[in-house]
Amino acid sequence: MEPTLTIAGSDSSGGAGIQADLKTFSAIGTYGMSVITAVTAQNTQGVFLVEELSSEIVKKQIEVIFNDIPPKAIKIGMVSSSQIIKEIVNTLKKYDYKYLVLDPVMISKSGYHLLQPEAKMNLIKYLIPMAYIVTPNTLEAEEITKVSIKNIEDMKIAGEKILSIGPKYVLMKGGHLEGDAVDVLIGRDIFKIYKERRLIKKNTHGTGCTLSSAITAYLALGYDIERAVELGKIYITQAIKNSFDIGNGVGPVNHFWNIDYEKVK
Ligand SMILES: Nc1ncnc2c1ncn2[C@@H]1O[C@H](COP(=O)(O)OP(=O)(O)OP(=O)(O)O)[C@@H](O)[C@H]1O
Ligand SMILES: Cc1ncc(COP(=O)(O)O)c(N)n1
Repeated sequence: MEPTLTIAGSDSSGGAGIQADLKTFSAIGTYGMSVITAVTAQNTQGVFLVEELSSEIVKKQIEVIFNDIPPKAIKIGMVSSSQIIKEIVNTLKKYDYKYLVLDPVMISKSGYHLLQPEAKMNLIKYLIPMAYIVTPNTLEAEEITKVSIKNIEDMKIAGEKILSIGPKYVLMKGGHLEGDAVDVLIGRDIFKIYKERRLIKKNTHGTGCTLSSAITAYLALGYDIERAVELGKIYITQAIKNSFDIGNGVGPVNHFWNIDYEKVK
C-alpha cells in the first residue's frame, strides 16, 4: 500500500481539509497520513474559529513521518501563516520526495481567511517553486498573478505566470466560472483541458481539497500527471454527483462513491 501524506488544517465537519484528504487517500487505495497545521471549528455553515498549531509540532510531525514511513506523494493544503510555511519548507528540505501537490488554500467557500493575508507572499515565494503541481481555483490564481480570470484564455495566461514561478505543472480549476466545469493543466510541454458538465448541486464543501488529494493518491500509485489529473477529475465529478445533504449549509461531497457497501456488511 503506497503511503500518502497531507499537510493541512483540520475541518471538524469532515468535508474539507485533513478529513477530506484522508477519506480520499483511502477511497483511492493509498495509506493516508496527516500533519495538522491548524484546527478549525467549522461546519457546513461556516468557519467559526481557527487555532494554529505551533511550528514545533508541525516540524515534529513531518520529521517522525519521514523518518519512519516516507510518503510516495505529499499534498499541502491550508498552511495558515508565514511561520508555518517557513517551518514546512525548512523541514521538507531535509528529505527526498518526488511529488508535492500544492493546493494554495486562501479563503474558504464561506469566506473565512484560512491563510493570513500577509502570508500570501511567502506561499508564492517559498511553496509554489517546490511544488510538482499547484492547483489554484480562479480566486487563488487571481491573487497569485493579478490576472483577472473569466475564461480559458485567461486561465492559460494566469497558469503560465504561475508556471514561471517554478512548479512543474499548474492545474487551473474552473469550478468558480460559469458554464461547464473546466480545468486546465499547464506544463512546459502540456496544455490539456479537462471538461465535465456542471452539476447543479449545492453540496460542494471541500471540492478543491478532494481533487488535489485524489491527484496526490493517483501520483503515488504511479500514474503520470495527465492520467492522475484525468482520474482525479473523474473522482471529484462522481463525488459531487453522489453528494448528500448533511447539516444545514453547504454539505460535503461523497468521498466513498466508489465503495460497494454490500461487500463490507
Ligand atoms: N458544480 C460543479 N459541477 C462539476 N464539477 C465541479 C463543480 N464545482 C466544482 N467542480 C469541479 O471541482 C473541482 C474543484 O474545483 P473548485 O474550483 O470548486 O475548487 P476550489 O474552489 O479550490 O474548491 P474549494 O471551494 O473546496 O476550495 C474542479 O475539478 C471543478 O471543475
Ligand atoms: C481546513 C480547511 N481546509 C480547506 C478548506 C477549503 O474548502 P472550502 O473552500 O470548500 O471551504 C476548508 N474549508 N477548511
